[in-house]
Amino acid sequence: MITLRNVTKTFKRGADDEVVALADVSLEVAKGEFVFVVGPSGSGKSTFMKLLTHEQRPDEGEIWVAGKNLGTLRSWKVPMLRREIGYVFQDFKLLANKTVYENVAFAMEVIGKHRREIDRRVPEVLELVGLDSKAKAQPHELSGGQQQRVSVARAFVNHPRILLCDEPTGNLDPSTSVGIMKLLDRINRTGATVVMATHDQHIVDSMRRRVVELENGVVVRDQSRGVYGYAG
Ligand SMILES: Nc1ncnc2c1ncn2[C@@H]1O[C@H](COP(=O)(O)OP(=O)(O)OP(=O)(O)O)[C@@H](O)[C@H]1O
Repeated sequence: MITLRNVTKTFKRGADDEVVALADVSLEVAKGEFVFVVGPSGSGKSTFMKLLTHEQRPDEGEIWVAGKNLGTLRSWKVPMLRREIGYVFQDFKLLANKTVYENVAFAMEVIGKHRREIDRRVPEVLELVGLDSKAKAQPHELSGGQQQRVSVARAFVNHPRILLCDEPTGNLDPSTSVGIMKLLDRINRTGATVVMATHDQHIVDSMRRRVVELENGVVVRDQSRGVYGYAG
C-alpha cells in the first residue's frame, strides 16, 4: 500500500545550511497494516506523512502510495490520490460553525457525492464512532475526545484505503485516548491501512503493533508487535 525506496528529503535553512529530514529511507507498509511511527521531535515523522500525501516532494528516491508512483503523478491526479487517504490531526481541525453531521457530510460534499448517499452514509459512520446522538451538536459543545471522534468519522466517511494520524491522542487524557485507539483499531480491522505518528508511549506499548522508529531522519528500528522503546 505504501513503498518508499531510498527516500531523502532535505530542507534549506539559510544560504548554505541544510537539514536532512529523511535520509535514504526505505520502507514497505502492506495493505491492512497498523504502523506506529515514533521518534524524538524533529526526527522526520511529519515529513514522512507529508511525503505520502504529496504535500512535499522528496529530493531523491521513489514513493508509491495506493498503487501510484508519486514521482510521475500528474498534478491533476493529486486529488484522486488524496481521496485514498483520510487524515486525523492532533488538533481535530473541525469546522466550528458546522454541526457534527455537517462536518462529516462536508467531506462527502467536496468530492461531489449525492445527497442521498450522504444522508445514508453519515448516520452510519456517526454510529460507528458512537456519536449518533450528537449529530446536531456543534464542536464547541463536545469534549475533546468527542471532537476527535468526529474527525475520525470525517476521515473515514469516504472509505479511504489509508488513514494517516498525526498525534491523534496528543490533546487527550489517557482514558479518552484509549477510546480513540479502539476506534482506529476497529477501522483498521475493516481493511484500512493505518499509519500513526505519536509520542504516546502508553498507547504504543499497549497496542503492540508494528513500530518504525526514526532518529535524525533515519529508520533506526522497524519492529513487528513493537514497543515505544526510547526515552524521549
Ligand atoms: N518546511 C520546513 N522547512 C525547514 N525545515 C523543516 C521543514 N519541515 C521540517 N523541517 C526540519 O526537518 C526535520 C524533521 O522535521 P519533522 O517535522 O518531520 O519532525 P517530527 O519528527 O515530525 O517532529 P515533531 O515530533 O516535533 O512533530 C527537523 O529538523 C525540522 O526542523
